[in-house]
Amino acid sequence: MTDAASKLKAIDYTRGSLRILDQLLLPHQTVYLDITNSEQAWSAIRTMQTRGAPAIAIVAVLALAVDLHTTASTFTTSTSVRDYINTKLDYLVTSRPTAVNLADAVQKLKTIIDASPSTTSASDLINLYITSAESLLASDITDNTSIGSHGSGWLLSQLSGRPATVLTHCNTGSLATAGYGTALGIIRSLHSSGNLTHAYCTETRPYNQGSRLTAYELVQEGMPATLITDSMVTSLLTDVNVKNKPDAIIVGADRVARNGDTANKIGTHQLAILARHFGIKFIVAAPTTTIDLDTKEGADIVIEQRPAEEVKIVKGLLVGGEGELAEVVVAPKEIGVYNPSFDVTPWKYIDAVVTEKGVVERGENGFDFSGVFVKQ
Ligand SMILES: CSC[C@@H](O)[C@@H](O)C(=O)COP(=O)(O)O
Repeated sequence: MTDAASKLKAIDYTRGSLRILDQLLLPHQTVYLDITNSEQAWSAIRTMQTRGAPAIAIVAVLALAVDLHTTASTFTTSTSVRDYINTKLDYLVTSRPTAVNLADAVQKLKTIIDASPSTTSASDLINLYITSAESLLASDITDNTSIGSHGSGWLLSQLSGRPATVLTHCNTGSLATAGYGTALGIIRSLHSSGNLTHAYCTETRPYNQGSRLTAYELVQEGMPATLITDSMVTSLLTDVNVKNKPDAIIVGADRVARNGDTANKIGTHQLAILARHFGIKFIVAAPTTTIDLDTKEGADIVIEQRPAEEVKIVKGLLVGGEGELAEVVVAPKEIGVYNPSFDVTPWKYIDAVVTEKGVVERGENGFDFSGVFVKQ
């Protein structure tokens, strides 16, 4: 991992201790929360104190690792350890439904525990769980750096080697992963190789992951960047006064179906349509843990509906204010609200899916992930 990538640490883990950066307070306050058990992790994921498909998977499984590390001496039989792990993993997976990374991590850990011999002692089982959860943390970081280099290489080849201006949506950086990021990892890789002309990030209403988190990461790491609202993308792409217009839109993913249909932060689908309309590349960056071969197409993906308050109330620092954050009501309380957290971009609008194993380009009938993805 580069120095730049390590500036922001959303997940701070050492064996027996897990702290997460409370993303609801960013960019105004840097507050870490101790997570010592599955219940705390479930609530931090549901309330989006931690968010982003890879990050929620890692926080969930590490929370149980910390719990088991602390309570190890209370287990007298290996059966009780197995039951405990399965019960807690089944519970953690209910925290948010759309991102498949959480379900994937839970399934991987259950399979490892199930496959261990019945003679395995309680303490060895606990150790097996902890080391397996820790290995998911380590591989997320290396996967992201690979996504960064595959994606930046692919985009530069599409631009015949000239530096790129890109637009991104939501937050897919160090804050959404164990480190480095997926779509933002590609932007980071372009920047560190001197190939980033400019990055644009959308505000990403209603929860402002773009203005609160991506803008924060871009500023922290000194990348040339501009924030726009979600409604300004067409203007940006057509304004004759904008010198460096985006060559590509790069986003992350919460679940990629077998055919390439991609669930990602609400607003992604309209960006993909715009990219096609204006003839620029539309790239999805995601580790193979986000590709769900068991889901045939986008229509099969469950889209999380979030509370109405996330649309009607905006949280931030009052102008000129310091310290406490304020909540401001920005809509009449009687109005109904539609608040899907994600939408599904049809595969036909996506030019490439960048994984840690390489880049998959769209085929005539969708995406074929067989070359990069081996289901375990
Ligand atoms: C590398 S993060 C990829 C996606 O999880 C990201 O784009 C996204 O949609 C996050 O949504 P969020 O609701 O903030 O968890």
